[in-house]
Amino acid sequence: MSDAAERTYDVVVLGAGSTGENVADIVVRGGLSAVVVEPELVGGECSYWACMPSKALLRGTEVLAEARAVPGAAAAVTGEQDVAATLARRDSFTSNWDDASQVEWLDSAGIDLLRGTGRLDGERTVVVTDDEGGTVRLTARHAVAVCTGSMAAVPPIDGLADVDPWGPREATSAKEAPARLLVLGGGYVGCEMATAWQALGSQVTVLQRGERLLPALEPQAGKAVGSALRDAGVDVRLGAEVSAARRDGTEVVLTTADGAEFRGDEVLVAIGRKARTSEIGAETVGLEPGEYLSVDSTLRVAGMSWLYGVGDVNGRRQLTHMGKYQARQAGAAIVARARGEEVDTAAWSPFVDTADAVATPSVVFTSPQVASVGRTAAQAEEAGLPHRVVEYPIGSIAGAALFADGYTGTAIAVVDTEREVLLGVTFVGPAVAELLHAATIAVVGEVPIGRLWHAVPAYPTISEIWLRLLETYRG
Ligand SMILES: Cc1cc2nc3c(=O)[nH]c(=O)nc-3n(C[C@H](O)[C@H](O)[C@H](O)COP(=O)(O)OP(=O)(O)OC[C@H]3O[C@@H](n4cnc5c(N)ncnc54)[C@H](O)[C@@H]3O)c2cc1C
Ligand SMILES: NC(=O)c1ccc[n+]([C@@H]2O[C@H](COP(=O)([O-])OP(=O)(O)OC[C@H]3O[C@@H](n4cnc5c(N)ncnc54)[C@H](O)[C@@H]3O)[C@@H](O)[C@H]2O)c1
Repeated sequence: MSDAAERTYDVVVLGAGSTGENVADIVVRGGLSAVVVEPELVGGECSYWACMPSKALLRGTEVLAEARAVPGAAAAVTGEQDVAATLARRDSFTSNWDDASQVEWLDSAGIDLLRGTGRLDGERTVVVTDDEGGTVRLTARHAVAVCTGSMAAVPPIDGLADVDPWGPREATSAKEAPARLLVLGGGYVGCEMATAWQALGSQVTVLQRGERLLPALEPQAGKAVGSALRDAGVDVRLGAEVSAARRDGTEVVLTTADGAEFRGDEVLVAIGRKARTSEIGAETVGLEPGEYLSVDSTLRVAGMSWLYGVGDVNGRRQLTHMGKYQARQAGAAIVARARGEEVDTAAWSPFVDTADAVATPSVVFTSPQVASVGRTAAQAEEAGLPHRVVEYPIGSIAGAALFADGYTGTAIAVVDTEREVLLGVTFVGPAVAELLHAATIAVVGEVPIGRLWHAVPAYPTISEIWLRLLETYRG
């Protein structure tokens, strides 16, 4: 990079994670020019330290459990999981933390890449500083999209920062299983990583502050995952209030408020995320560094015609597919505004993120999996929506019994009793992830229960759970 170089693009994107890549792609397809600025690996958290490596770590355990639950196939499982091969497969999914193929994709998509850290410097301007201190001043004709993501939050627990704790990055990229792993937080990351590392050889202890695991989901989810983790040998502690941390030789020691001590070789801190906005020059445009960006339904920062906050950085839904969805909506809005076209902000228009509020799907890849979309019963209650909850055991469906001996799972539907549409659906059980999209379509499409009745599930599939839920609702 030469000093004080200046370039102008239609759109400047900060961050080449899955969200930033998609914003750039959409606007370039819409005929605009775009540059993405990235100080680390092109592809962001999902590709290297989140979705891909974590799911690669979990997949072998899932397959083994499925085979062991089918007599005949179970006889072929004569050994244990090959940990080295599992870690090697994980490494292949992260391309050994090399972003060459994603850089190639950017190039093929006609998107420019600038390596360095981007900071806003007033309206429509970004200054990029590379590793050698060289700078480039970028001007955006139409929009700057901040897609800088989030980072692991570390709670203000006495001594915790000094014990060199693992964050999700270390937990997904570790080269070997620690003998004893303490996990602070029993949410998405805590539950998935406890499942993975216990199966790969660690003795895991989960310390969760509240009274249940996965507190954002239906209570049946945390209950089932907690009991499966315990069956796998994980020490699950609920209501654990960790007050201090220290190293004792190579050991990490966590102390809870009631004086109990927990010892491990590593501690993973997985208590949620914080906005990655401290280093983006937020103050130069009147925003607070370190805060999530507050955006409207087109993902545009309140009060600014040219600034967008898309993906994890706005704190709405911290999921790869929702960041990419937001990127499609924001990208379409940026293109339309650049052309001087009307941007319809009504719910479900091509420019707004309606699904963020009412139809967000997610899968927790634990054993059992938790696949959910839309509102939980508690959220429907909080929103004051007239609703009824129906629940049905998935294990009693012929397709589930065929899938695995002793299949245990549950399906929960939250039905709007006034409009007779689904507000939310949760499946807990082995291999339920692939059931989710049918539920997402039903929630997004607001398909009336009377019409869903005609969506006949094939026999004998686990999808017959749909028929049972509807029958239970109709009584
Ligand atoms: C362990 C773990 C597992 C997960 N598993 C799943 C899963 O299975 N499914 C799912 O949907 N979600 C999952 N998530 C969530 C998912 O990883 C995030 O929602 C997603 O990666 C967010 O994408 P993003 O592009 O918004 O942000 P990021 O991927 O964080 O990308 C932001 C990019 O911006 C760059 N950047 C930061 N500051 C600057 C700057 N000043 N200038 C320029 N660039 C900058 C960063 O280097 C980074 O590359 C998981 C998260 C974790 C932690
Ligand atoms: N499969 C997936 O889609 C997937 C997987 C991993 C992460 N993610 C995304 O990343 C986000 C972050 O994951 P996460 O697990 O870090 O956050 P989380 O919000 O899912 O869970 C954090 C957990 O930590 C607990 N907690 C908070 N403070 C604590 C403390 N001091 N001591 C003990 N427990 C404490 C909370 O009660 C909560 O259960 C998720 O919300 C999700 O959006 C998605």
